[in-house]
Amino acid sequence: MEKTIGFIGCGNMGKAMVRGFIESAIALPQGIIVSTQRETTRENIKETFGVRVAEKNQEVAKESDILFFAVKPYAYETVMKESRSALKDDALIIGLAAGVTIDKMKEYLGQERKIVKIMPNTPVAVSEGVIAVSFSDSLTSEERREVTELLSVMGKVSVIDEKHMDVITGIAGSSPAYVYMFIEAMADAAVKNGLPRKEAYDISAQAVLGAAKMVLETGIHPGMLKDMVTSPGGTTIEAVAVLEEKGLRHAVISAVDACVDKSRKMSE
Ligand SMILES: NC(=O)C1=CN([C@@H]2O[C@H](COP(=O)(O)OP(=O)(O)OC[C@H]3O[C@@H](n4cnc5c(N)ncnc54)[C@H](OP(=O)(O)O)[C@@H]3O)[C@@H](O)[C@H]2O)C=CC1
Ligand SMILES: O=C(O)[C@@H]1CCC=N1
Repeated sequence: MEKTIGFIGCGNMGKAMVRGFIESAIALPQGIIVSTQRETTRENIKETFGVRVAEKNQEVAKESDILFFAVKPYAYETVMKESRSALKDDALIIGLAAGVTIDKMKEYLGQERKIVKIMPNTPVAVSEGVIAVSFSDSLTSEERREVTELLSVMGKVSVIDEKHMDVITGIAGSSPAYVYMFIEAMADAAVKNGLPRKEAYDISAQAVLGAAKMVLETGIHPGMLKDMVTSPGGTTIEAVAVLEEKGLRHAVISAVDACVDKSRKMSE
């Protein structure tokens, strides 16, 4: 891509996206410019990815055709207000913070700006991310296509009504954390039963990856896929019975619900 991609803020999520862009080769490291709060972070990012870094957010704003704001939600107002005068006229502005709506970003940047709200998750670093996208009215269809194409290199893009963003945060933005906890717990059980740690993580993670692929690629209902693993009088049903007794489904539903609720409160 010829255009310059900027990141104001580049922590866990920003770095995952920079990695996703570079690994997919859609952008060259010299085509990406990043500013962060601390110099040590900038140095680390420059060394890791070979991208350009700038001390001032305005420098990144001035150069970027597509600009990601990847700071924490509470920092959006300050960072957007201090960058707005430096922005290119036609810059595409992409905000990815939980709870920061397009309307809020318009308030911080000005109504006329071309704003896109996304909710990504960290697997964008390995091109297996979920990226939900909502556009402000001011984007042309060509600009919408351009953003969608750019984000597609990092995973599956879904254009959604912004009112669903909080739910997507619950099942995609935040959900890698729940899945890592599940993998970690399975691996701990394997270690308890004598398997070395590395094999425990590798095999647990592959089992989760394979099960997810089965849902996506066969189109078979997850309940049916579960039944296909569960032999009568066999091993799996023993585990399933314990998971039901301990309330796995209820725990997951309540957890996602709490996440969505928090995201909604942050959006108010
Ligand atoms: N982590 C995730 O999985 C996801 C996060 N998000 C959203 O992404 C955003 C970032 O989250 P995350 O990456 O986890 O947070 P991090 O704390 O890891 O990163 C925040 C970044 O912002 C930088 N920063 C802070 N203040 C300023 C400033 N004034 N000017 C420039 N840069 C600044 C920090 O710099 P320094 O490192 O130098 O301190 C850091 O690079 C949040 O809004 C979150 O809601 C969305 C989906 C998933
Ligand atoms: O925990 C958070 O607030 C951010 C948003 C989605 C994932 N991490």
